[in-house]
Amino acid sequence: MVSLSSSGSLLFPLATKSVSSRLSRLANSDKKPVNSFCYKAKEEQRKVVCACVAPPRDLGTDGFPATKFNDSSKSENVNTLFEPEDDGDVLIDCRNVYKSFGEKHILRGVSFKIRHGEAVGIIGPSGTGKSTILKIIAGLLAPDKGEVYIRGRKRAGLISDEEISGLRIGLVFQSAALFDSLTVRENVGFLLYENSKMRDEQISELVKENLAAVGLKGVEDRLPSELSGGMKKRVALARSIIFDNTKESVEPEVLLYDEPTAGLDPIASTVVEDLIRSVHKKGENGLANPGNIASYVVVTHQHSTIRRAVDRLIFLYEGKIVWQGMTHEFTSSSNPIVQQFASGSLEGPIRY
Ligand SMILES: Nc1ncnc2c1ncn2[C@@H]1O[C@H](COP(=O)(O)OP(=O)(O)OP(=O)(O)O)[C@@H](O)[C@H]1O
Repeated sequence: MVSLSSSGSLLFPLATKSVSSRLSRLANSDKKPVNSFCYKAKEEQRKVVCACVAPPRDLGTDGFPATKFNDSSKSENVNTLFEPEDDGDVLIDCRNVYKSFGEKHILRGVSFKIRHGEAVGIIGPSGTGKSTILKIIAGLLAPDKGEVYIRGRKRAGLISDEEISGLRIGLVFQSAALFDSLTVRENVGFLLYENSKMRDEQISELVKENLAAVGLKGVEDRLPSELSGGMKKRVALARSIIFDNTKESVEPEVLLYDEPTAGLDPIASTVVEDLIRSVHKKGENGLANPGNIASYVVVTHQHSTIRRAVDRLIFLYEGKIVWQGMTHEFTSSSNPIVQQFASGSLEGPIRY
């Protein structure tokens, strides 16, 4: 799992260097066994950066005739909407990004922008590179070709190679990826224990607040094994939204969710979808306050998540963006790829 940065760059728990004596002390004082897995995971931690991908201005250049994928004049208007001249609110801008694994060409010229305030979904058949894009945005992978701009600043490498300030980026993995041997409090407050100057009591209080914001109370001393799947996802969400509130200025944060509702029952999915909305700045969190997340991107296969949690959709197919539009336009699209995907039909251009 990933989370926040207290310094403008991203910190991914599975990748940081130091093991804070503070957290070790906490874990030990908790009289709960801290197993070798936990220490190993923490030792492997290091800083990581973010990179991303952006929608081609001309969908016709992706190998498909533009007329085939531009649904109508309505879609063209939507595209115009996506490309306003003023880019002052663009947080992440990925231009013509390519990524291959060996002989497999996964991303083949993907471009899109994430603007301040947006709730964007990335959808498409399995294996088209959706998670790969998130990892590139998060800086866990570097693109082979193409450029990624974070708040207008071009980034050259991974988060471990350079500091990007001005934007925090968090990635919430499909599996909550909590540290098994740490309590919920230690998991949620992990990076603050590791990297901030906050006192333990301050962190503890903040953890409590952030857990309440995702609708969890009284679970601070539990271990992940004592939580349901939905609760684990909520704890992971709390860990991704917590930040050092003693600092004078806090950068906006973009959260990236990789299949946040996979494996959840319909009601648990609804809870998580509403939480994703609620931690957004425009939403209202569990404490009836606006959330802290400026924008977010969700990779999902779930129709309910598409409907409830995002406003704009980007459709990836064979490593390219073949359609984009507002969520309500998805089911009425005349694009044959979108139509087939939306209906789940075996007939159509998508081959399995
Ligand atoms: N580190 C890697 N090394 C080699 N191949 C990889 C690596 N990461 C991803 N791939 C391959 O890249 C392709 C795209 O993977 P990715 O996880 O991005 O797809 P996806 O669209 O998210 O799929 P799904 O919807 O099934 O989760 C897959 O064929 C996958 O096996």
